[in-house]
Amino acid sequence: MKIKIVTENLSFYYGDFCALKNISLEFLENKVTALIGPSGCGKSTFIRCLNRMNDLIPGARVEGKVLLDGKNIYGKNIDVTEIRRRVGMVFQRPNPLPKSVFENIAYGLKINGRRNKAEIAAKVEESLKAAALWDEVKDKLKKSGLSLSGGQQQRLCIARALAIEPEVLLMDEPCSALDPIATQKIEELIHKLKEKYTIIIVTHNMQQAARVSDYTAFFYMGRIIEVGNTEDIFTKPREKQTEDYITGRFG
Ligand SMILES: Nc1ncnc2c1ncn2[C@@H]1O[C@H](COP(=O)(O)OP(=O)(O)OP(=O)(O)O)[C@@H](O)[C@H]1O
Repeated sequence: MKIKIVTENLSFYYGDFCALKNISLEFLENKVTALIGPSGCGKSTFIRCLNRMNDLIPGARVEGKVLLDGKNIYGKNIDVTEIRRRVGMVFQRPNPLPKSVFENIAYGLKINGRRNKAEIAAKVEESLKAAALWDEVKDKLKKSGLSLSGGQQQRLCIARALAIEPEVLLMDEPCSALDPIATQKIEELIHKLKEKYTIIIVTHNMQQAARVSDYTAFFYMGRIIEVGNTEDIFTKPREKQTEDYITGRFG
């Protein structure tokens, strides 16, 4: 199994506040890793470090390394746009553009330099199929992305992320705004997508972590308390803090 991303002693500061302390974690290719932990423990901050989404925050600072295929994304001569293309992201709330379903996907392709109309149309269809949305929207491609249901909007955002051919997909609580049926669809999709991508998902839902992930990392107050096979973390955690959290005793 190939290691896709590694963080080495990654620390992150918002001004003087240290939000992540010395995080060293490995993420394997074609596996799903769930990040769990109580609110404010640094899960979102962490995944945003993996594609340099935190760069724009004034006063923020990163220490340590994030190696993508062995190369430090915080090193010299790094093209950040290219990093964000390779490491795609899906957010908590579906955030389609106020454009048609078709344009929601085509737009990113055009920004990335695609010009050929037939090629763009084929890529839009392929991405919608990969996000398990094509059958529901193939007759609505000209309708606004905002007219879709919440669950469809989230799959549209996943299709948009897939269209630019990432290698890693970061998902920050992708189901938190969705009902159980839409959530199930996204979970089934995650299962399918891992054949092609490396997936890192933040979730507050323990059942979801247990259902979708191969590995689970437990964060607490900016540190990693424990990481391992998901089954082990949920059935025989080594640390008391992990056990207390997964059994609902705190957080
Ligand atoms: N832009 C920011 N400026 C300053 N502090 C921040 C900023 N964003 C987050 N923080 C702080 O960093 C810590 C980690 O926040 P983060 O959002 O990463 O946690 P989280 O585990 O993802 O939480 P949740 O589960 O509630 O989304 C918190 O104490 C938070 O208040």
